[in-house]
Amino acid sequence: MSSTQTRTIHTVFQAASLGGHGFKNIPIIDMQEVTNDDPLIRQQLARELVKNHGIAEEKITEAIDAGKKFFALPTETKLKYDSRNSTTVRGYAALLSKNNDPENNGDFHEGFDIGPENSNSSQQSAMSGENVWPTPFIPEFKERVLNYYDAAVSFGRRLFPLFAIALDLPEDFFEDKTRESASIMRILHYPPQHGPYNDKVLGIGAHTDMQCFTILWQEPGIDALQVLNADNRWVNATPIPGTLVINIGDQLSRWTNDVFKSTFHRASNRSSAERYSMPLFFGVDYNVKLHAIPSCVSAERPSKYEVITAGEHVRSRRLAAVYGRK
Ligand SMILES: O=C(O)CCC(=O)C(=O)O
Ligand SMILES: [Fe+2]
Repeated sequence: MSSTQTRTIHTVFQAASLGGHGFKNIPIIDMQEVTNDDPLIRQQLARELVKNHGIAEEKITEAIDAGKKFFALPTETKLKYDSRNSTTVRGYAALLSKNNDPENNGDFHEGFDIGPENSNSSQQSAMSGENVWPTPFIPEFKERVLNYYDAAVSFGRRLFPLFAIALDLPEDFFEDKTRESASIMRILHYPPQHGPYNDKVLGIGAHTDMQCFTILWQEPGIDALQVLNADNRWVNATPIPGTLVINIGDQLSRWTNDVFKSTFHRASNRSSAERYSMPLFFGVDYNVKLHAIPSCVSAERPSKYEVITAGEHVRSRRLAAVYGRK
């Protein structure tokens, strides 16, 4: 990559993230253009919706269809897989059982959580462990969901070098830190919410995601997701077929000393149709220490966060979200 290209990526990424939520409208990255050598085309980088991401549509559809089948099961069947019975919070989360915005009264969605299938690896930590699978009811669920999980994790590994370049780091800086990526994936179902609306019960209350960045597939045709922009205004992240939404998460904020700032977002399904979405929270390996990256610390920008391992960070946030404790 030429130095002009590097500078371009750097400038655009920084503009997209510096000083808070530094965008007005949601930009689009075309992953085909990322590999294009024309520096002018590269100026289109650092966007928050990505197209040409390379994940086969079929993998997306198969995983989301398996999720739809699961949510259509009777509640008592779904509760056999209650994530509160799993020490690693894998499995089913019932409607209103989570509350992302502490000011609110619960999130009007149900979900199914999956983590890495590497429980026998060297990455044993407080949050590693077995997934739970509803195989007796949906035999194809595990394979389809893991297929998408693996594809989305590979895609995340393609995004990391772009962040590295933007941070003046070697392109492969994140590579040895994502070998056993602790990514968590959810399949979510938002039943329609009809008026009169209660603003204390959104589909998912305003929050930032906890890992490095989130790769989000959302149901086409339903405006539900919103992100907070530089002017503190909620902007619709209207689904565009063939794109995925990328939200910056808290691990990357801590690691970059807020050069990349996590994106506040929320979603409510006020349409008359069922809405499904599938976020994959791309994390680094559990044992990676989130020391502020040197190019992100200066006299004007002193280090803001205590050093913590990625695993401890995720564990405390997830347990707090589920059990209201650290
Ligand atoms: O369903 C969506 O569009 C957003 C989901 C989300 O923000 C989350 O699961 O953290
Ligand atoms: Fe989120």
